[in-house]
Amino acid sequence: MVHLETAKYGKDLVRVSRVVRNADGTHDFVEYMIRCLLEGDISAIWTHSDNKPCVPTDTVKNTCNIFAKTSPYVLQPEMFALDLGLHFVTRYDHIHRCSVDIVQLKWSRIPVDGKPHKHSFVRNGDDKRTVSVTIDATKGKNAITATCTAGLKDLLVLKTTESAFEDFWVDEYTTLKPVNDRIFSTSVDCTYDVPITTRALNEQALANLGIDFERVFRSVQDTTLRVFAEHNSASVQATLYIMCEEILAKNKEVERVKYELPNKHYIAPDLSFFKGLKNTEPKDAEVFVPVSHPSGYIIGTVSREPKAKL
Ligand SMILES: O=c1[nH]c(=O)c2[nH]c(=O)[nH]c2[nH]1
Repeated sequence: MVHLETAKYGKDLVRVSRVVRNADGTHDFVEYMIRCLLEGDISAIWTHSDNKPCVPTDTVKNTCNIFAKTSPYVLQPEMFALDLGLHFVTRYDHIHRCSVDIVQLKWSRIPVDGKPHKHSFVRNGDDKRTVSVTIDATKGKNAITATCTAGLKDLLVLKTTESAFEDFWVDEYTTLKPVNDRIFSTSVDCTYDVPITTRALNEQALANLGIDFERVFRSVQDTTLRVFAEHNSASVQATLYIMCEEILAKNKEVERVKYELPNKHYIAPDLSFFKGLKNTEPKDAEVFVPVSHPSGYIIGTVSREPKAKL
């Protein structure tokens, strides 16, 4: 005997953008890539060739476009994802869980004479804002809960000093020399959990959520960049931990922070074969070869202490 362990489907890479025309003549613009997956009483689609419970993935895509037109939250990716997910578990009796992942591409207003333009935008970075929500109605349509993990990814940063790596484990396999000054470059991938405490999510509860996702996102972005720039780094691991500590200290809405940080190595080549040029000691190193692979890969998740039970 066999059984179907996982049954989940939907649309991936739904690309949608939205213009909002404001009364003051300014426009807002967002561009999203959406993955929207459904679960529920749908196993017969797999096991019995029965498509009756199958809301087509084409319908899922249409719904993403319709919500981009109609959702009051369209400019706010966390709320938009929650709104879209809530729709699927309430519109269809047999759909009990929906997960929505959004990647927001970066469009910023073009500064003209120092002022942000009303309706012109520039892709000023490969970094993306990310959102993953699940809406869970498995305990009933009057007991809908949600989880929300937000984040940023592909934020490429580099600093040319105030990074060291010394005093590490040395044995017969070691060739690395300790350095008190090196280039530190990484592509930041950060996710953070924002608990949604309501146990009966519906449109009204969503409207009353009162979580300032924008402020939290800006704080995570600013903290990441500021700690990277200002922390005198003993290792990628130590810098990662300080970023998490600061985010948790500044944002009571956040319960857990995770970073995945590749250590993108820049190696100072030996140039002494040419007229004795010095380039290998940290104090002389000015020319570096960026190494595409391998990279270090450092992961850390930091959460708050569990509340003491009274
Ligand atoms: O910041 C670092 N952490 C490491 O664990 C490590 N390992 C290594 O070779 N270089 C580095 N740098």
